[in-house]
Formats: sequence, structure tokens, C-alpha cells
Amino acid sequence: MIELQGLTKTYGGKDVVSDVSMTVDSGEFCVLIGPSGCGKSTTLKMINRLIPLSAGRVILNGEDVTTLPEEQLRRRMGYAIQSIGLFPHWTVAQNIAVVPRLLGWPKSRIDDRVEELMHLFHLDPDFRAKHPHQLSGGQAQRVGVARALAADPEVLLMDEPFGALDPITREALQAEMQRVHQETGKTVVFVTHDMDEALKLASRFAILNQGRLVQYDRPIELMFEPADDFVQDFLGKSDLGLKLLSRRWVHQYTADAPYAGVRASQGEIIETMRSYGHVWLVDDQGRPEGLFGARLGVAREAQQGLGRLTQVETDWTATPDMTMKEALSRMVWRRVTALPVVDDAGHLAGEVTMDGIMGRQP
Ligand SMILES: Nc1ncnc2c1ncn2[C@@H]1O[C@H](COP(=O)(O)OP(=O)(O)OP(=O)(O)O)[C@@H](O)[C@H]1O
Repeated sequence: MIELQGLTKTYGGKDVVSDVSMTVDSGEFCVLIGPSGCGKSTTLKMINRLIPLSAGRVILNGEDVTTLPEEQLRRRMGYAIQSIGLFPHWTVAQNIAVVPRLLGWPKSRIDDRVEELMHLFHLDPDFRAKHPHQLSGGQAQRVGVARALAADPEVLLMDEPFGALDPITREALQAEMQRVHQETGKTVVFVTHDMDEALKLASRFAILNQGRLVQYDRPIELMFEPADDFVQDFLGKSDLGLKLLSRRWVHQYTADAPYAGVRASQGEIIETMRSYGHVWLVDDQGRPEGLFGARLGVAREAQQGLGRLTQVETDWTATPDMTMKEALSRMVWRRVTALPVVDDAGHLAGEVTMDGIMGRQP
């Protein structure tokens, strides 16, 4: 666990990081994100004292980081950065072993650890003896992260570690990072300005603006309860809403569906529609056949009576295990504000609606 208490950095009389307080719990993947120049890197570098604090404290598992000897600090906090900083004349194995060697580990323990890390990062054993110039960008970055983890630190600090990579390599490394985080359970503090990357990796977002921490929350809370207009605008420019819906399921949003049997009288159907704004017509087996109302562009027509019946076709029903993003896409494509949710037998089991998406926090 890391506690930042009133972290402040002043340059030339101006606070570039101002009174940042937050707690990163053990095993958390915390992403520092915000516009360029908002103080992300400065905050990160103050955590491991690469930049001295102007005010505040950093507490690592109960101990004040400013009182830790340098050597302990390097052991307990791994650090990986975009430009990697591998030593060019050293082999991959020597580069990974930097901190263990500084700590005076015996050679056999170092060799074992290097092997373990190369395996963890899917680096071929042949790479042990290679030099950094013989590696691709992605391989070098893996070595950089492996090096940061070498002494099994309590915390891993990462400053835009994948920023310089092409999109495909970057995605591969993000997936790898996700896996390594799950396998090692490390506490990670990760700086990025890339919202996609943040969403893929973060369990918590720390959003900074002009040196201040404006919100520290889980992604879902950011979406439903942005702390202020800045956060709302910042997130609004990303497709966070859609990304979150891609991780939600239709069964989480399913509500009871207003319906009428095919044999229902016109009066009954109209009455249900008056109450709910739309009504599903189901056949004798309870399978949805048609929809009155809830179709964009026919609302006025529907108000005056039943309006046009929209035939339900299989490609716009939803199933409970479908993502909400897919359900929303079907709604948009079919220009309807409600989709029938059907069970395995095709029976009407409920509905998902545009209002439900807007109003519900599953
Ligand atoms: N050594 C320094 N002296 C003076 N000002 C500095 C120094 N280092 C950083 N700053 C200023 O502090 C502010 C925060 O910088 P920082 O690098 O932490 O931002 P960032 O959020 O990581 O930005 P980016 O996303 O562009 O990397 C910036 O306005 C920067 O100009």
C-alpha cells in the first residue's frame, strides 16, 4: 500500500503538483491520467524520490519513504520508463540483473531470477546473451519491465512505458502487463495519457488537472459520478461510455417487458402502450413477434393510436449473455429504443431499453 499525503512540488514559486493525497491499496493498478503537463510524471517521480518533494509525505507499507536508505528504496520500488534506459554494452541478462547485483545477491540466485523473469515475459532464453541493439522495441521494453521487477519490489512505478511502441506491439505489451499484474499481484502506479491503455489496465483512475488530483475512483464511478465539469469533459472526449458498455451484460440491464399476446384486443394493446410507451406482441409460445412504439421516427404516429407494427427479426433480439455495447449497436442499427431479451428457447424474457442504459448503474 502506498499513501501519498499532501504531495507538492514547486518550481520557481509555482506548484506543478499541489497537495495530492491518495492511497493506492496493495494489488491495485492505479493509472495517473490527465492532460499534458498536469503533473503525472512529477507525481510518479516523487513517489520514489527521483524528484525531491517540496512538501508532503509518501508512506510505503507504513514507512516514510524519505527515511528509507537509497538501496532499500530501489529494491522496494521498481521503476520502468518509456525510453527504457537499458545499458547498451550489457547483455539482456546483465540488464535485468542490475538491482539484484547492487543488492549483492549470490550469482546463482541472480541467474535463477533472470530466467524466471525471461519466462514470465515470454523472452526466448537465447536473448540472455544479446545486447539491447539486437532487440526490437517491444522486446527491449519487456526487458525494461522485467528489470524493474527483478528484486521483487512491493510497488512497480511505470512512466508511459509503452508510449514509444507501434500500436500492435503496444497492445501485446498491455496484455502482457495485465497478465503479469494478475500473476504477481503487484501494486502498480502507471502514468499514461492514453485512455484506451488506461481502461485496459486500470483498477483505479487518478485524474490530475493543473497539478491537482481531481478524482480518484473506479472507472464505473467516473462515468456515473464525475467530480466536476473538467472530468466530464475529459472523459467525454474518449469513448469511455462505449468501452464500459462493452464490459456490461444484457442480463444486468434487463427489465420486465410490457407485452400482449397476439390474441389480445386492440384496446388492451393500446392500454399497455399508453402505460409503457411501447408494447411487445408475443405469439402463442411467448416469442416476440412485433413491437408497437419504441421505433424512432414513428413516435407521433404511435401517440395517436397503435402506429406501425415493427416485425421482430432475430438479428435484433438480445440474449442475456450479450454485451450491452452489442445490444446498443443493434438498437442504433434498427432505430429502436428497446430490444426484446430472449431466452434459449426464444421466449420473451424481458427487454433492454435506451432509458435503462441511461438510468441504470449496474
Ligand atoms: N525541472 C522542472 N522545472 C520547472 N518546471 C518543470 C520541471 N519539470 C516539470 N516542470 C513543469 O511541471 C509541469 C508538470 O510536468 P510533468 O512532466 O509532471 O507533466 P505530465 O503530466 O507528466 O506531462 P506529459 O503528459 O506531457 O508528459 C509542467 O508544466 C512542466 O513544464
